[in-house]
Amino acid sequence: MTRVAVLGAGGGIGQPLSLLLKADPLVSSLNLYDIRGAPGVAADCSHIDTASTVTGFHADNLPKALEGAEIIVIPAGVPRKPGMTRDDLFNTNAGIVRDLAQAISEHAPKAHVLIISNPVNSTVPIVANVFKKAGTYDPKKLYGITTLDVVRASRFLSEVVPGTDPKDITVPVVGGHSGVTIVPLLSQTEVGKGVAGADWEKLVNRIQFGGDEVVKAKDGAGSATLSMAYAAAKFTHALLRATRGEAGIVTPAFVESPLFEKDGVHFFSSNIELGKEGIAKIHPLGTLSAEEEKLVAAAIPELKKNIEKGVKFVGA
Ligand SMILES: NC(=O)C1=CN([C@@H]2O[C@H](COP(=O)(O)OP(=O)(O)OC[C@H]3O[C@@H](n4cnc5c(N)ncnc54)[C@H](O)[C@@H]3O)[C@@H](O)[C@H]2O)C=CC1
Ligand SMILES: O=C([O-])CC(=O)C(=O)O
Repeated sequence: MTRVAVLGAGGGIGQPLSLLLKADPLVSSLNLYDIRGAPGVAADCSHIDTASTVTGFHADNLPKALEGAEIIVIPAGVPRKPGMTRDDLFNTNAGIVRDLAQAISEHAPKAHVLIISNPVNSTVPIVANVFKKAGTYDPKKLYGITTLDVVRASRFLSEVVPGTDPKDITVPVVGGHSGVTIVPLLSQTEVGKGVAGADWEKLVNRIQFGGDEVVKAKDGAGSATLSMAYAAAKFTHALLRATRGEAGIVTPAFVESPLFEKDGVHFFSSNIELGKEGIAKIHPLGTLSAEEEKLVAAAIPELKKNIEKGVKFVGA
């Protein structure tokens, strides 16, 4: 049984994520922290009839919220409004994530840390570099959550291939988590490999810019929260199973990776095998179609820029 903490638990993602984690039987205790609203969310979730305990923490109680946490999920930070890119969130969210990472390095240095806060391509390198400076960095336990891209790819692909069910479709989505850095490898799925030409282009574009659909529909009230909470709970559950000793759990995440080091890109999302101590293996991309090769090539310079921005923010 595992102790989990959510930082940003009072927000649009944090609330439904806390609900889903409370419903997860592999969670033993749930610490909910936010600069506002966490005790209320905790009191509410604590009435649900699962065995885990739930505790809410006020803004000034971050150290206590982190104490004993084995998995820490971070959806703290501002979301997009129409017309913004994820990179436009950097100025506000970089500092929030840096400060939370600093506290984790002091109070829960051995925890698995799952980053939802955008821009993920930059916030993950920020956390890595804060941990490096503090001497607590374990690259096997730091994950940028890209599961929503995987969830969308499965759903959107099933919509264009009649008679299929998303539950039977797993698309490896690699690269990063914004626009052209999101690279779905449709050719690696039975259902997706037949999609070609304009249909393929349209589908890839929808997966890459799926976040914008929600931002537009919410019309100033934020970005994806419910589907993101579902995706984060799904990834957390996979990690919970792996840390309990279940073998063969493979899913993409944005992690420190050797795959594109030669291009100066030190973080990349690809399928990873989860194990007891976190990332047990980083899978290579496998065979790509010529079009997918082009998508990866287009992702690399953007990713490099996003990662360097995060590294520079923390400084040497
Ligand atoms: N990785 C992904 O696939 C996705 C990432 N996101 C990102 O997740 C983040 C959160 O989105 P929402 O929940 O919709 O935003 P929200 O504004 O509804 O909630 C954010 C919460 O963070 C809290 N917060 C702010 N500073 C904090 C701090 N220093 N410590 C603790 N809590 C703090 C706020 O009080 C608020 O309750 C955004 O950056 C968004 O872009 C959103 C969807 C998908
Ligand atoms: O689009 C956004 O800003 C939120 C997000 O990351 C997503 O929905 O994939």
